[in-house]
Amino acid sequence: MRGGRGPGRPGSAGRGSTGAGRAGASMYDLVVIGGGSGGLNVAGAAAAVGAKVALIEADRLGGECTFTACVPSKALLHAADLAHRIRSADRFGIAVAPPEIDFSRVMGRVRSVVESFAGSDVEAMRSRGVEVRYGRAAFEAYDSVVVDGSARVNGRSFVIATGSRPALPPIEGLEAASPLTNETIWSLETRPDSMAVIGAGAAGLELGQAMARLGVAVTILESAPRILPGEDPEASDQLRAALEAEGIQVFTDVEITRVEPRDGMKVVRFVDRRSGEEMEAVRDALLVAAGRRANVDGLNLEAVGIEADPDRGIPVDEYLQTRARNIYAIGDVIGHHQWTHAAEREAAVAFVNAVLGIPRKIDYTAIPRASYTDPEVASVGRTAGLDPAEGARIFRVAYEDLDRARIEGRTIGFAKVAATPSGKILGATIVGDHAALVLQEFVVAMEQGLRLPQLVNTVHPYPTHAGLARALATQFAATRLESGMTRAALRLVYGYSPRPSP
Ligand SMILES: Cc1cc2nc3c(=O)[nH]c(=O)nc-3n(C[C@H](O)[C@H](O)[C@H](O)COP(=O)(O)OP(=O)(O)OC[C@H]3O[C@@H](n4cnc5c(N)ncnc54)[C@H](O)[C@@H]3O)c2cc1C
Ligand SMILES: NC(=O)c1ccc[n+]([C@@H]2O[C@H](COP(=O)([O-])OP(=O)(O)OC[C@H]3O[C@@H](n4cnc5c(N)ncnc54)[C@H](O)[C@@H]3O)[C@@H](O)[C@H]2O)c1
Repeated sequence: MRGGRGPGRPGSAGRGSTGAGRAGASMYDLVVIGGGSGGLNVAGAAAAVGAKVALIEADRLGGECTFTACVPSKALLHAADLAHRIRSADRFGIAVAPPEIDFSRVMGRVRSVVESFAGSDVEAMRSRGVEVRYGRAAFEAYDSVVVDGSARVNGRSFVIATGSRPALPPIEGLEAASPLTNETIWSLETRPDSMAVIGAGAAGLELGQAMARLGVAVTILESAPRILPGEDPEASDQLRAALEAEGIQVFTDVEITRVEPRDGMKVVRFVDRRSGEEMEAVRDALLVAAGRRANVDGLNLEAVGIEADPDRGIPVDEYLQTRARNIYAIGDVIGHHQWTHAAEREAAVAFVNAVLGIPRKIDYTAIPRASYTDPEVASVGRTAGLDPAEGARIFRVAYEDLDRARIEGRTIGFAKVAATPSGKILGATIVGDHAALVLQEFVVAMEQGLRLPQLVNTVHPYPTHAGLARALATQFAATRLESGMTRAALRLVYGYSPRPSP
């Protein structure tokens, strides 16, 4: 149990609370601020157990993932993938002319996919009895927020799920250049001939590769020494090689010094940190995908003793509780694990703590990551930089040794797993087709405490990419045989003594 800051249970309004509803307004069991991936999930869960829930949303229910991130980016990637496959059809004996990209129609479809999602969350919330209020919420006291400066909403517990927005790094001339971000790129009607992308995280790489496959000359600029700096270095290397093979320019370990206009173009000036050489990328368009800033402004968090800023986000403990015991924060606004599925997990934990009053800690051990580039990069835990004291071994299978990959002629990639001598999975990294789907087997195993010997004893349909998981588990089993543990067990139980290898 944690010390004296247990979760506020329904009915206890928490530290500093007046303990009573304010005149003229009803008291909610839970008030959720922000109706994106995190907020929708916590509000829905609370309403499902009969709590009286208000959800306050400044704009549209659905949040960033629906309108400006996951949904449109995957729709764009799908169109780009199609164009790429058409271009590669000849090697399968299918002769087609190079695809003509009608960029305006591509973007029109992306927007119509997004619109097809709009509204469904409103229905879902209403059908569960969540009271949705539109406006910007700001704290007034520990038990009340004010919406758009006028309407007061009282609650016993609060969950802040206000998300994040694109960060603009402090680069001279960048703001004045009005760069595109994931918020604005979707309204492009005309295809730029060329584009510079600042940032080689998942957002910059996904959007950069999609644009390149739709016919834009793309240059990616990354300040870290490698792309996807948080992933296994081998994943960064293989993805970089694949992007460069498609004609995308990738510069890492650069310092961008200035952005300036020239003859209607955007000039990004940068220094190669290794050589000290000064360079410039002259491009029609500029996209910034350099991380996020938490949406904490305007929430008047000072009124409830919470210190937060857009760079760090809202500090929470392992119960997702802020310094105010009846106020929790989840999703991008807490400044790390910024994925929809992480926000959903956090929503589940905040629900248990804030509404059921049962202390539950958040556990990020088995939260997966995926970049939907081609090759796809998916990972959970770690497969590099492991502590030798853990005695971990790394097992690796190349896609070129996977039957399905060979059959389809798509053999770029590898799968790696890190495991302890007993087969406990510490992490997995997969680069290649269906990486995120195959990774899911390791995620389930880590969540449910399954070890590699249990995966090797599970039938995998042939020939699928799931065979990667089985191949890794089989490698692990072979090392046990080598180490003699299995031989000794066979001898002990069956008196069996394997013949020595020829
Ligand atoms: C280009 C891109 C692609 C991505 N693709 C993926 C992906 O494929 N898979 C994945 O898992 N993740 C992806 N992500 C990350 C994912 O979008 C976020 O992690 C997720 O949307 C965060 O959810 P959230 O609920 O924390 O915030 P949001 O979804 O941003 O919701 C916050 C809500 O709060 C509202 N709000 C803000 N302030 C207030 C206020 N004061 N009062 C009331 N309401 C307020 C906002 O209007 C918004 O609706 C992507 C991100 C980017 C940038
Ligand atoms: N498939 C997915 O799940 C998916 C897709 C896109 C984004 N996201 C999430 O959305 C969030 C935002 O994505 P993102 O890619 O913008 O953030 P990120 O933090 O993952 O990557 C930003 C990159 O920009 C680089 N950078 C920062 N400042 C720079 C500068 N001045 N010059 C050059 N490079 C600079 C960083 O080193 C980093 O590699 C992340 O949490 C990401 O995981 C997820």
